[in-house]
Amino acid sequence: MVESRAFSAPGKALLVGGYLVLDPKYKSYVVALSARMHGVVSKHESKDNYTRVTVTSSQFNNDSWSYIVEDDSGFFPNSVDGKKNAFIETAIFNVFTYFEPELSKKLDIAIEIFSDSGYHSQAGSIPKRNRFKEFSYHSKSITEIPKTGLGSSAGLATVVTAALVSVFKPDLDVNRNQDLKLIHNLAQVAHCQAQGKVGSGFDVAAATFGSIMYQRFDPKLITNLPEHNAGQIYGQQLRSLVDQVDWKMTIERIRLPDGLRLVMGDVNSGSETTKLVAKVIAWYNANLPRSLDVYEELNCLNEEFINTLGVLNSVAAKDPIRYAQMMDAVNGGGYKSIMAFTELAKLRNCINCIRENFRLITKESGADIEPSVQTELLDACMWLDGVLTAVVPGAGGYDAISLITTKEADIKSQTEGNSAFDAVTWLDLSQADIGLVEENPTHYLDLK
Ligand SMILES: Nc1ncnc2c1ncn2[C@@H]1O[C@H](COP(=O)(O)OP(=O)(O)OP(=O)(O)O)[C@@H](O)[C@H]1O
Ligand SMILES: C[C@@](O)(CCOP(=O)(O)O)CC(=O)O
Repeated sequence: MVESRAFSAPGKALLVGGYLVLDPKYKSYVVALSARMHGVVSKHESKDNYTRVTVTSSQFNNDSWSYIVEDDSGFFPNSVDGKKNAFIETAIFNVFTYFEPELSKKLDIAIEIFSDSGYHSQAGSIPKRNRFKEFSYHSKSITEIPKTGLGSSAGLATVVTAALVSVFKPDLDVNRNQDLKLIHNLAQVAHCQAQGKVGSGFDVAAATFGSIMYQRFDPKLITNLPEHNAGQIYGQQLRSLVDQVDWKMTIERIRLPDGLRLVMGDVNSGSETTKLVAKVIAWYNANLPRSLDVYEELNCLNEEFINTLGVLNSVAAKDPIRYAQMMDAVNGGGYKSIMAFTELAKLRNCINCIRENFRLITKESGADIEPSVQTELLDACMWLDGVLTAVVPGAGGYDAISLITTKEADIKSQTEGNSAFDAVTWLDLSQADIGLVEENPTHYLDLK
């Protein structure tokens, strides 16, 4: 009998802390989304004389990556047909190397990937569903379908890691913190290596732990690992890093206050995060100490924003009448009545000043973090009933916008037919604070 298990992990929106979060001293606020990446894993004894891992992504023109993995070649995944996916390869390499499984009995491991529709542009796709799930099917490969920037590669690295860990550690329980930490650490190493070591890791942390206040680990923890071909020493250092080293990162579970929700708009043109990051770092280094002052000011604003959301959470719990009045003000009370509530005024002021600083960095660095078309769009959003704040999430640019709105706000109907919002497709997703979960593998069968 084939044993199957399934796992899913959420996408993310980085609401505050973009760029600063690359430095371990700064905090960020990351909301996990209802759009999830899924992996269904099964293993059987292989009839061949080797162990093979095959990952399929049937939604994307039946994409598939198949690797032979052997201990005598240092667990380095060898593509069967030359087709490669860096995120899958580094996940396989690190999980096998961590467990060093004794492969005298050869295994055939199959992982099926499914991604919820929010991750990619839906143009030309067709839905397939069963009683439990629905996924969009595309006629092109994954690399040819435009992404929306919700962190598909982090979701992929996290579910492939969880799937493989479950093969070598059958008692894996994602409700146990220790097991989540194991998956997080391995996925973080894999994602960082595949991605070219540029990210802060907030996306992998959110894929594993859900909505979080995140402060990163020292990037050297991963970059100081030896080369993959270093033999035994890589495995020893990886195991020490994953199991023993204190990563000194902060992962504090958070959630948006009751009555508020996240609305994401896809802006259809897309930006390359790595290029933006390179320009901002160049600007930062060339403008010290003034750039440090800008970062410190941004950090104060970010922290005030995060703290004020915490305050709103307690107002919602302790003073529901006042909280309901606040939500009414956002829902249509107009500017003055919103600003009459100090907490709401603080949140809005923080976001305005954060945006102002990012416009300054945009102008001086040439990195289009909040280019003027996005400024116009965000400003237009602020006039809609039910909108508390509007930002470009993450690295900013032309990827997306994120609004915090009331639960009642109907953004779609307010913006329909209004040319100011022509570039935006409102994504059918919301915040969903939960991180990696185990799913029922039968829920992915017979999609039609
Ligand atoms: N469903 C999937 N199946 C297989 N591979 C996938 C899938 N989704 C994403 N990937 C891999 O992740 C890559 C995209 O990762 P990338 O980091 O560029 O985007 P992202 O993580 O979605 O967005 P961002 O980094 O802007 O948040 C794809 O080229 C592919 O290699
Ligand atoms: C610019 C940066 O701080 C955020 C990038 O966010 P996103 O991938 O654009 O959602 C980089 C990072 O933290 O990895």
